[in-house]
Amino acid sequence: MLDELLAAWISRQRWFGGKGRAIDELSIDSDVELRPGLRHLIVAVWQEGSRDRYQLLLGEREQLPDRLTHALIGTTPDDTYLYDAVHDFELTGWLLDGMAHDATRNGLRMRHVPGATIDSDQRSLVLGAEQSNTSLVYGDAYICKLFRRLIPGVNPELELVLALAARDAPHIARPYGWIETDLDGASTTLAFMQEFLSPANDGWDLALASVRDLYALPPEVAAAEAGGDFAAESRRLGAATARVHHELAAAFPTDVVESHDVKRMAEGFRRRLGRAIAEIPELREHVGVIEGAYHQVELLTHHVPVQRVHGDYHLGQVMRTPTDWVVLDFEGEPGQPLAERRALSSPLRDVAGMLRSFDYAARHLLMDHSQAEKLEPRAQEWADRNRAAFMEGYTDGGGVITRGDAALLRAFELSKAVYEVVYEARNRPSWLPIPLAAFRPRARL
Ligand SMILES: Nc1ncnc2c1ncn2[C@@H]1O[C@H](COP(=O)(O)OP(=O)(O)O)[C@@H](O)[C@H]1O
Ligand SMILES: O=P(O)(O)O[C@H]1O[C@H](CO)[C@@H](O[C@H]2O[C@H](CO)[C@@H](O)[C@H](O)[C@H]2O)[C@H](O)[C@H]1O
Repeated sequence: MLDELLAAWISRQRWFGGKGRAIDELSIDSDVELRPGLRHLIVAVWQEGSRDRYQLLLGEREQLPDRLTHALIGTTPDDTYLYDAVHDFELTGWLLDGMAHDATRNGLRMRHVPGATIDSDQRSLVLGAEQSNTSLVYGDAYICKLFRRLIPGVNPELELVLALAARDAPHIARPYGWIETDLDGASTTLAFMQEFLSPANDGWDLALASVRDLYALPPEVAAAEAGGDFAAESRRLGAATARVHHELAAAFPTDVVESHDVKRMAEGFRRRLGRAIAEIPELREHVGVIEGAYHQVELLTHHVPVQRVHGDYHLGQVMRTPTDWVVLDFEGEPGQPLAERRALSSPLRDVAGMLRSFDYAARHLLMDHSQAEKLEPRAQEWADRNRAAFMEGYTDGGGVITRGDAALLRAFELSKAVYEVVYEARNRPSWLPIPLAAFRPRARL
């Protein structure tokens, strides 16, 4: 009964990674009471023979106040309301208190970062823009991300941000606490709480405002003269990115892929392409362009430095505060195996992710635009200008990109676009034209 209710509800959640495929079975792996009226569940969702696990906070009430009706999951035969407890500030305060006091409850360990003081009086709200996870904003002090899909092991975001904070690295949001449990014998991160940046603006929103401004101007006004020009910010973001890469390289082991092993990088790109084509056969028509770029990687004759990287770097992962850019969400690409997300990689992978994001921002507003064809050159102009500024900022900030890196950068970009095609097909099919545009043959940096 509960399993059926949860299966119907979970399939509609923005953070559910298995959208587009029927749920064959949902089983409850763990169900513990955290306090009266608040249960923590780990459920296993079976789809086409594969299993994913998710965590839920289940609230129980005899009466459901109006403010919680949108969070209703269902009712039990004895008329108890079951609802998504992340929306109930009367319950979520308990998590804050648990972290402040390093509490352990039924296998859930709540911890605070040594030296950080947590004010447990803050009231939570669920962040509007729910993405792959659910974030609770406590007052204007903290943001606590609840990792919805669970993968046994320490989440790279906790691992990287704690290490960067221990070095007093700039461009990160201060960590406050986390919640963990054991899953398959491994200590597994359930939630991570950081400083809530305020005032601050999302890089994606700022970039879109700039693109919108450009589209509204007569064609004779060049992007460089537009009031909303974003290039100075892109340059600053490039420099911040280089600094974060520098700090990551200092905090974690680094390595080099010797020239005779660079072929293996191309194999990695191809494996990813193969998996994507199996899911999205339309990608087949772009294989020529993609393969051409991957082949160039096989011809490389220099070694490639590798280190820990962000892994899913885009404009929605960076925020502009009054002083500088801050990088968020170091957990890598949601849905990829943990080992892959923790693997050392070339920092060009992050550079490529952000370059793709400039294309996304430029093209997003064209999707339903009546003047789309006319504005296409404007989109290209904006993307080219900001991509170049970001690259300049990156190298000025100490990031290393040589002429010989062009082939690898292009391969990383196309590989990211392949990932994005799968992501959009699963989550936002109307956005598919954006990553697909990346496969049009053209000269790039
Ligand atoms: N420390 C923070 N301060 C303020 N806002 C934040 C902070 N962290 C995340 N956000 C907001 O939450 C959004 C989603 O955060 P993110 O970490 O990217 O979550 P997800 O993994 O679900 O994508 C960001 O785009 C930003 O608007
Ligand atoms: O932020 P998440 O960790 O949830 O990342 C996933 O979702 C992103 C979208 O929200 C997706 O990013 C793609 O869309 C962005 C605009 O919404 C754009 O800035 C990115 O360049 C583009 O890749 C990301 O790929 C996915 O992993």
